[in-house]
Amino acid sequence: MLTLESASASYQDRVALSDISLQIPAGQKVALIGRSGAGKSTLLKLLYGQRPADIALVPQDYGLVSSLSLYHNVYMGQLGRRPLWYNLLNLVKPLAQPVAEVKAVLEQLQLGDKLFEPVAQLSGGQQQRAAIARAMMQGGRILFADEPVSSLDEQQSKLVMAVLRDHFDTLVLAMHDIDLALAYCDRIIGLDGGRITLDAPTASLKRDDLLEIYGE
Ligand SMILES: Nc1ncnc2c1ncn2[C@@H]1O[C@H](COP(=O)(O)OP(=O)(O)OP(=O)(O)O)[C@@H](O)[C@H]1O
Repeated sequence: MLTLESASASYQDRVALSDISLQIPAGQKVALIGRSGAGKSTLLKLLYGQRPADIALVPQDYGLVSSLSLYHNVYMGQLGRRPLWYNLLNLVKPLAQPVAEVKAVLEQLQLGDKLFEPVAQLSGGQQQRAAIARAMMQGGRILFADEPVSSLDEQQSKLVMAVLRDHFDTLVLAMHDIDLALAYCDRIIGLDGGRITLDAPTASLKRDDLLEIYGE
């Protein structure tokens, strides 16, 4: 469903990815692992560029509008599914139906009590979950996320990974945490120096081997 064939990527004259051939079928939960600078974000962007209309994306910097409320930021996930007049009305006076929908998503992420707080007043971990909630509101079945739990503690990381696994059919996640990748994904792709150095089902992998090669 998502395919790359001998793909490469560069920034100016710096090669970030070389000779990447990859197929990701629908329904798979994939973790991209590798040390900082290995090429995870670049690979995520390359794959995302193939089907941006079908993929919900959580970028590393979240892409939130800090002056707007949590509600409005999360609602933005469904802007494209509503008519302009509805979006404008809802901006001025939040409407009952989308408020209930946004609240239900936020409650899954333990953020229901922050509904109308400005994003600028949320902690880093709360903002990260806000970006995830916005992606969940998009309504698609595919999520790409760049370090989706990097600002969360262990308990919340597990909660969010479980929510993502249930909510989306297909996941492609750039991850630093090898234990979470092993626990919640069914395929691990390892990157080193812009090349794929590992591509295997999670069940066939040993934690200690991964930590030695890809751990920070
Ligand atoms: N905007 C950019 N301009 C120039 N070089 C870049 C840019 N973004 C990334 N690179 C380079 O491309 C390579 C791969 O970067 P990338 O961000 O994909 O790695 P990563 O594995 O996601 O790292 P991290 O875990 O730190 O986010 C690195 O050598 C990086 O320095």
